Amino acid sequence: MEMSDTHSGPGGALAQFWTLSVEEVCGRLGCGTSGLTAAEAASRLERFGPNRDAESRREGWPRAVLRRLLEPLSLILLSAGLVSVVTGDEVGGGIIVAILTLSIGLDTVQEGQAIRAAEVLRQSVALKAEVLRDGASLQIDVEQVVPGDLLRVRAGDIIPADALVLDAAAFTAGEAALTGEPYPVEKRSPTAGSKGGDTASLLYRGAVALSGEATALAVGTGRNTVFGAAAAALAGPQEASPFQRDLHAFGLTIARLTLGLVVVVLAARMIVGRDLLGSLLFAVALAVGLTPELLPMITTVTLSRGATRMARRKVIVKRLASIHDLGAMTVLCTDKTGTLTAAEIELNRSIAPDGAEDSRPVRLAAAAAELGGDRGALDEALRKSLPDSATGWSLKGRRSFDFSRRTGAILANGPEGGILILKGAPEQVLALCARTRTGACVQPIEAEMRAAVQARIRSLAGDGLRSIAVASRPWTKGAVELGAEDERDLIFEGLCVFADPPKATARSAIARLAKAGVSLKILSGDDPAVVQHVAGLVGQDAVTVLSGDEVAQLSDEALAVKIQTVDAFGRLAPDQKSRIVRALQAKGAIVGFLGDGINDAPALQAADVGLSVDGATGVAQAAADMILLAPDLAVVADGVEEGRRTFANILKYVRMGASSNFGNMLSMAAASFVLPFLPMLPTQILLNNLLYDLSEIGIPFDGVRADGTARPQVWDMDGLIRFAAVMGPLSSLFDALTFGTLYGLRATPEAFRTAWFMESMATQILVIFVIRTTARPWADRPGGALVASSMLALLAALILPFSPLGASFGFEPPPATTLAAIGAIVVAYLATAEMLKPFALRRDVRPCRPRARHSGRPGRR
Ligand SMILES: Nc1ncnc2c1ncn2[C@@H]1O[C@H](COP(=O)(O)OP(=O)(O)OP(=O)(O)O)[C@@H](O)[C@H]1O
Ligand SMILES: [Mg+2]
Repeated sequence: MEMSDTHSGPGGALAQFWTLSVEEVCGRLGCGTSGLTAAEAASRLERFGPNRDAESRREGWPRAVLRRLLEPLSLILLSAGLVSVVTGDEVGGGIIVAILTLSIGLDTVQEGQAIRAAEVLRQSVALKAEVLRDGASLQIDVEQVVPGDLLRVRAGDIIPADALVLDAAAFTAGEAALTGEPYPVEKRSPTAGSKGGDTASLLYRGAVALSGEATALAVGTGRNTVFGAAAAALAGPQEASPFQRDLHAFGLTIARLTLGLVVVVLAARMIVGRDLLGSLLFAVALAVGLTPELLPMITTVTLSRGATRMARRKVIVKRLASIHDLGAMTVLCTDKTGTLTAAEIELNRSIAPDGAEDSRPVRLAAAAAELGGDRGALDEALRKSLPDSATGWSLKGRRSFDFSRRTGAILANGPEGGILILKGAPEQVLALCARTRTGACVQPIEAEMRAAVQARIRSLAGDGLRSIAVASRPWTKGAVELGAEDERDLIFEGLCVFADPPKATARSAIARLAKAGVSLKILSGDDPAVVQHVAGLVGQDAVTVLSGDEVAQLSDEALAVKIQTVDAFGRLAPDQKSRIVRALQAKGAIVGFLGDGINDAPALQAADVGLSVDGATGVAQAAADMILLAPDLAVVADGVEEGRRTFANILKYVRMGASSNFGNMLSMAAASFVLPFLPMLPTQILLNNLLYDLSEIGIPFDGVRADGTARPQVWDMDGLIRFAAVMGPLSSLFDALTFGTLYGLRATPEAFRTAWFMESMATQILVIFVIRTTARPWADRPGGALVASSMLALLAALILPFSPLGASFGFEPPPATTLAAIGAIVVAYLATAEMLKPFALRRDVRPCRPRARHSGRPGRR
């Protein structure tokens, strides 16, 4: 790894702190090693700035406006407007500029609000860091950490700042995403008098605390860190979802079509010798009319609105686009503890090797948990069951719990003198035991006893009770780093048995998910027998429970086939959880993963939508796309519905464009070849587009019928093409009818344009009430906001030609007969659209798609 020599930041932060001793670092930072006062921390926050990546994605409104202004179409329009003004057409030019201003303003304000709302929500689940302030341990937002802070980092945390380790116990860090080092890196305090240069005492912001615990002095925060922005794990990524990418591709297709059309129209008009500026303006206006320029805004607003609604149902969305993925999810994989079962694990009993109740196993286990345990539910339960278990004990060494070995050990001095205590999954612990205890007696462990213990564990599991085994060994040597050779020849002390009852709500939530087309798989590290029992209680009749060992035997292909029929897994290692997620994805499933531990982080990363819970480990929260404030499957079922609503509303917008708007613009282009005059003036087309956009503002707030959220939804281009193939020609047919009628009525060019403007507005706007639902329009009432935005826009379009303002747009009120004819055409169009709707809307979304190219989301760790 190369470290830059120029590492020094604003506020005179520390250059190359890794070459300095602790004393020198403290000297330069102007602090001690006992934490800051609140006042000092506040002034440092002022000086060094918040601990976040500086390119905070928040864009101010001037930049948001500028970005839109610099888009090619806006630029052309603006220059066209200016040319008009210069060449004497002040009114036309003014209108163009006004319309441009209005639509950019509308877009900016709406999107800005949406982004802010989502940001506020995201902040509410910001990662926390533990610091010492005014002598007391505090949980603060990671952004508030300043150089000089004394940090406490524990397994499962994301390291909040570059820091120098002062004290460490069995602490390892995962730095793969930063340095590429794939294995856990051990961290310890610098040896006394060392002149630094020792990366073993450096913690990097954004790395993961994998095991143990450390106290460290923060030296660099924000971008002023060794890896700067690479530590983006803390920032919360916001990549596009597959759905958004599809939408973008769709937008591009339209843009290409538009470009082609514009060139053809322009060329044709030039050849027949029409005036250049007028033709250019007409072509550009057509392009504006065709461009789905509201697509990004509608997507963002719809998503943000979805996020707000989900927050009310206690789901905080970190990555907005994941709302779609949740709606598209076909399989939900979940951890067991805390989601299927209540998070409150309780000690049920403590039993000696012979099966008799005996407090010794729990006394040893609780002392181990107190002295060197983790933040997991099991250690928590042990500490609660015997609060003073560690009085009279002192810790000498520890090996923190490790998910691949499923055991953890401590070395301590207790009432009996030096002792090594090891606890963990019974199979693993028993394998390390050579002896067993009966009262004060220790004798070799017999095969029958092993069998009897296994049978006891199985029968307890049948009652839904989970066991861990406890073993020990007298320790006469001094303190050492515990290694595998120390953890042999142990004395089996007995079992601690825990009750972890299933959640009352789990069963109905799973049924609801199943009804919504989402199947559930349980991916647990627990004993398969316990998993099977819990699965049965929540209504998942898991006939077979595949164990981690069995999973390890299968090739990727075989696994992908096998898991189609297996719904529960036990004794999985962390990487097996992610392997199962990927195997499901390989068969086309859109996979969600719900988990809270360090052992769940890889699977959360691999899943299409990662769900974690409030209070989960930092890594799990950082890897997740959504955080559940209530760790409850019912909340996930709500979220799925919300995701599908969001999807359905965006689809309405896309369909709307594909039915009338697009068709109208095409007809206009065609008409311009046939007519001796422009079928609509450029300013009229722009106005048409603006009012159409306004009418759509209500879409994100519209309701969606139950049948619209019943199945998992993914973007389906074929379905959309089918829709356009039915609705597009229909629109063109009625345009031709309008055209013919106006021609037949010998309308003046002005009246012709006005009438066509009105017809075009009415069909474009009103068709939403036909296509927004598969039901009859009157059977499925539209949302108030949509009715309001549509009606206001329509009203404006119908009144304007008759108002004093109409003349400046080149409108001329058409005679009553023309109006009546136009009205009849609009009604006929809507009725026909309603009749053809069942063909157009048939299977617009597919339940599943094969994903050969899926490779997770880019840029995520
Ligand atoms: N702190 C601990 N001390 C001793 N044993 C532990 C500890 N934590 C976990 N284990 C053992 O390791 C196994 C797997 O751990 P854990 O239950 O946390 O995995 P998991 O996949 O998160 O399971 P779950 O699905 O129940 O959440 C446990 O069943 C238990 O036997
Ligand atoms: Mg767990």
